[in-house]
Amino acid sequence: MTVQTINFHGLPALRLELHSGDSVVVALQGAQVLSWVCEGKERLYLSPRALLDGHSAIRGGIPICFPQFNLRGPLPKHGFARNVVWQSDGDAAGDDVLSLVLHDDAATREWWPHSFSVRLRVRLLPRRLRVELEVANTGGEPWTFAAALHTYLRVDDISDVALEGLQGARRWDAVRDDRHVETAAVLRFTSEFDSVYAAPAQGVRVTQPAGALSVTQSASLSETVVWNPGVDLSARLADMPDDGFRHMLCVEAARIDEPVMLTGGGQWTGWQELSLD
Ligand SMILES: O=P(O)(O)OC[C@H]1O[C@H](O)[C@H](O)[C@@H](O)[C@@H]1O
Repeated sequence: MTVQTINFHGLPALRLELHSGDSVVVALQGAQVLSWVCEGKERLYLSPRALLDGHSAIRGGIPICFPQFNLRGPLPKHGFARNVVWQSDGDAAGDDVLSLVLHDDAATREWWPHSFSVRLRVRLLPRRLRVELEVANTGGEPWTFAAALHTYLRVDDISDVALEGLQGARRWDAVRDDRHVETAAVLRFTSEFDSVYAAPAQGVRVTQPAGALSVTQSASLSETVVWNPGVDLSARLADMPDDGFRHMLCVEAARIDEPVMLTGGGQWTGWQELSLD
C-alpha cells in the first residue's frame, strides 16, 4: 500500500494504491474522489469536459455537497465544500485510508457564519470503496446542515443498466414534481431521471452486462438520490459531452429533507460504500 501526492490533470491530489493494483485518487479541491480503479477498471465517471480550474464544481467522481443540497437554501448550489481546497489530514489516516479536512475560515464564514470541521475518510479495500464524512460543530452555537456524497458511477451504456432495491421506497420525482411510492422492482434509464428516495436499509444494486455493484449507506444519510441527465440535459451541460449521460449514473447518499442539527461540540458521521459483487 502506498500513498502519493500527485498532480491529477493539474489538480493537487492524493493517491492510494493497494498491492493488488486497486487505486483511488482524491483531489484536495472538495476532497473529491476523482478515480477508483478496481480490478483494472475505472468505476467512477469523470466527465472529459470537467472544469479542473481549482474552484469550479468538478463534474464527476464523488463531489461532497455540504452544508446545503441542491438549491434548497441560500448558498451556492450543493453548498461550498466542493469548491474550496481541503487539507490532507495524515494524522487521521491509516494503512488503507486517505483523510482530508476542511475547517471554517474567512472565506467559508462569508457564505455560512459557523465554526465547523468536516473530515472525509476514504478507505480502499479489495473490491470495495468506503467514503465517510464526519461533521463537527467546533463553536458554541447550534446550526443545521444538509449533505450528500454525490457519487457518479461509470457505466458502459446507460441503456443496459438496471437499478434494483428501491421498490417500496418513498420517492420525490424532481423531473415531474411528483411524490409516490416506487412500484418498480427494477429501474431503467431512458430519459432524464432525477429522484430523491427514502434510503432503503439494504442499499441498492447497479447491474450491467459487465457486472454488478452494490451501494450501501449509513442510516444517518436518510435519502438516496438517483440522477441521470438524459440526452437533452446532457447536451445543455457545458461540462459534459453530449453523450456523457450514457456513461454515468449518480447514486447519491444524502441527508436532505431533515437537516442535521449539531449543538456546540456535537459530531455527526455518514458513509457510503461501493462494492463489487
Ligand atoms: O450540476 P450540479 O450542480 O453538479 O448538480 C447535479 C445534480 O445533482 C443532484 O443529482 C440533483 O438531484 C440534480 O437535480 C442536479 O442536477
